[in-house]
Amino acid sequence: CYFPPLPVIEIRFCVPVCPPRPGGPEGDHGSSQTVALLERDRVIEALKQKLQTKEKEVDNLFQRNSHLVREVWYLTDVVQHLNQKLAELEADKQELREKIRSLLNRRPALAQVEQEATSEVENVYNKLLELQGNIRVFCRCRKSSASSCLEKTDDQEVVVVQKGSRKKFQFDKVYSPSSTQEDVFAGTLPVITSCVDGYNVCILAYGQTGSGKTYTMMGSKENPGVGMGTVVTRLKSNAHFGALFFLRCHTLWILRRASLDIRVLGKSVSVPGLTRVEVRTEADILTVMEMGEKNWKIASTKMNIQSSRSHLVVALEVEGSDEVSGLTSRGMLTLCDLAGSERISKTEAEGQRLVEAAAINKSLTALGQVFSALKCNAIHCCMFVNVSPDAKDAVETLSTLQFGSTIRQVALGKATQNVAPAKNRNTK
Ligand SMILES: Nc1ncnc2c1ncn2[C@@H]1O[C@H](COP(=O)(O)OP(=O)(O)OP(=O)(O)O)[C@@H](O)[C@H]1O
Repeated sequence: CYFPPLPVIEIRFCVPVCPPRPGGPEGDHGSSQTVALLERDRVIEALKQKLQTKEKEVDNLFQRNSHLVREVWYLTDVVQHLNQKLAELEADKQELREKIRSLLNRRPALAQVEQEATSEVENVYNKLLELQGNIRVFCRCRKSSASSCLEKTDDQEVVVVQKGSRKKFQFDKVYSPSSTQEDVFAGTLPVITSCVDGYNVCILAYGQTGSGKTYTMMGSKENPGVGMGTVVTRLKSNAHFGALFFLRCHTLWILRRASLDIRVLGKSVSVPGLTRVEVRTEADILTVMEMGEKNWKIASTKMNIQSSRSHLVVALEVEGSDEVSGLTSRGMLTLCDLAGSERISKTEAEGQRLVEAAAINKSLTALGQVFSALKCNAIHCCMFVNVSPDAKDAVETLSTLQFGSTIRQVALGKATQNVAPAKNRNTK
């Protein structure tokens, strides 16, 4: 307890006493004594009042003192509490510093663990792809308002209903007319992603004219397909590698038995029909695509040919580099928008069209033979068979689905990864 010293108040009483005047009359002496007494009473009264005032002041000071004493107690408590909190915070700070130090020390080890886990997942993932078969065949049905000859029974089965008969086809995935570009991209993503792991990947679209091959592969600006822009953007966002490079982009249009020389970005080509462009940024790729498409339109108009009369091949070389393991991997992503697969009789082709149609059918037959004979060991392949659900297209649809089924029976050899230790990028 803290009691400050009380103020000491000293009160002195001074009462003036008048001595009797020598030789003065008795009456005078009496009245002067009375005056003196009265004066003394007045002084006493004044002093009493002063005393009372001082007593009040003392009371006030006492009250103020006890208030201050309480305040001191309270503030002492607050200071004690704050000191305790400060000590606790200081201890926490030390503990956190220790934790950060130990995490920093363990960081390389954690990165190693993470890298190992990622590699393990990739291995399992690519093994799974191998087990599923390196060729995946997807069926996509175009939208149509006409009466339909197709029934999608489940995610992997489609039935063609024609003249009362029902023919079933199984695929790795069947996309109904209501499937979006996003759904389709999600289906191809596992295959596309393996390109970053150093596998060669090929995506093809096969089907009759107007069945949605270009829509699936390239799409439109609003609804991009499994095309370059989308692939590039999404490959980049899905890349688990420290760095991902797009090395070169090749575009090739094959018309009849010759390949067409399309100049991209004004560069002449060293190999007929093949344009080789160094791609440094994603914007470069889009420019290449846009320029290529523009040049293709000009060339095709001049030569009076339609997109459906030629095969379009776009190949993209990708290099991924893993900063932790120091490995680099190279993969090639090839996108093929094949020429229309319709029969000659259907298109009633004649003259040059007939020659084209014959060449197309020959090349598509060759493609089927290539798939059957292929024992290539460095490729993951994803093929879209695009079909029209229109009843009038039932024969073409049957033929396309039959082609897809045959391709699906083919199992490619085990795909191999193109991985090499990192080298100095500047020397490339
Ligand atoms: N799933 C779909 N959803 C909406 N529209 C589609 C779909 N598939 C195709 N289309 C539309 O149908 C039309 C024909 O499609 P597309 O040009 O892709 O066919 P194609 O098979 O490439 O033809 P061709 O062999 O003549 O080049 C286009 O206008 C396209 O936008």
